[in-house]
Amino acid sequence: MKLLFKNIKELLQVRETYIDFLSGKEMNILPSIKNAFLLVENGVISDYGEMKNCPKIKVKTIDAKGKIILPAWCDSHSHIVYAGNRENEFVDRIKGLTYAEIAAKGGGILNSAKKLQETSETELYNQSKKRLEEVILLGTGAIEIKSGYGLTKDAELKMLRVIQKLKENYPLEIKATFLGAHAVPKEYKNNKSGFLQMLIDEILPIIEKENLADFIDVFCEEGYFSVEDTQLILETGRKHGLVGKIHVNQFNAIGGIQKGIENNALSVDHLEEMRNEDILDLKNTKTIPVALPSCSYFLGIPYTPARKMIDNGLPLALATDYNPGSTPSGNMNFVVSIACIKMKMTPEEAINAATINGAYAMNLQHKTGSITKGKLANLILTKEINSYNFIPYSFGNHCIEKVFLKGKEIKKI
Ligand SMILES: N=CN[C@@H](CCC(=O)O)C(=O)O
Ligand SMILES: [Zn+2]
Repeated sequence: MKLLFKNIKELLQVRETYIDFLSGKEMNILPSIKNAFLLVENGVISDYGEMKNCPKIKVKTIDAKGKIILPAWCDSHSHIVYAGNRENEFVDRIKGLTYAEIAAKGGGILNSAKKLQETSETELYNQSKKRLEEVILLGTGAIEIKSGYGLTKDAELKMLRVIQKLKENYPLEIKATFLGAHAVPKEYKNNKSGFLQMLIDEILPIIEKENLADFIDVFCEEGYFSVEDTQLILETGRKHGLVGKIHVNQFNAIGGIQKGIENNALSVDHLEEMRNEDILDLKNTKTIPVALPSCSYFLGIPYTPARKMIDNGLPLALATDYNPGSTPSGNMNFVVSIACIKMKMTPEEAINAATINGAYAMNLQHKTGSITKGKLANLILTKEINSYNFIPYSFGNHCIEKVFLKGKEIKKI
């Protein structure tokens, strides 16, 4: 099966060779070809170039005159498998309660966990697939999904099985993360170490046996899990074949970033509170920082200091954090916009952060995230627009005309 796009106004994020991620000044370079063609064969990018070199073949052809093509978004941090919503807490916050105060009175993650425990696997799948379908149509072609709203053996495994089923049934790339250490449930209120031991003894062996996760995550934060707990989780996860990721520096900087680096974590995520040493220690490591600006927007907390981080030579990925508490939105177009508007990233930096760097944060950089021969044809075809600057400029909206995953157009699912 071949598909040819011709007369593309601009083909973005063209990388001839496979790269891991972009850092510092490199992030401001977004290679492109104007007046281009792109050929897809069997779901994979097989050729591209200037229109003057467009192959003269009789295959299904799409005329992309006036339109831009870029790789589909790579959302490396989401919690889209959840039950119910928390709009009541949203109203409580409007009335003045903080995220921490809501959590302290039984809301927050524990509230979502209670709902999820009471929801059947089928119902959880049905609720979650709607959100997945919604983000695919918003241009997401690869996504990481976390557990962490179960907090019991059965409910955590239920979440991971739902993620596995989504993986089987949808054409985008999905990576699963075990986030058992997301919050301490009531039953273990005064026995956090007992809870951690339960995750380790009862859940991790099953995850390994049934191949239910790729990564392991922990919420390293005051009132949640300490730096020592983080060490235990990352180290034990590794023994079960899981690569580390951390929720860290969201409200307090307590040294979790350094723990992540020491344990070769693939990514450190949130980073709203960054000390100078956190930035310096991340330099020249393989651990990519991930910013979640929709979360800052929704909670009214500081934005990750992207400018300072990139100016200091760091890489940065952007992701949604789609979840019922801090970010009820999975719109990567909005993420790219507010990264530019609020974090002063250039459109080039933001697009790089939401494609190739996002792919790296899921270990998918050799499969997706750029226009490279041999990579999946996961593509966004925009409406007619003047330049790619319009993508972040048109905030709260999006300029997507069509989404293609593995070379197939996604019609309303
Ligand atoms: N910060 C920790 N976990 C989620 C939010 C959890 C919730 O409030 O339900 C996050 O990444 O923002
Ligand atoms: Zn999160």
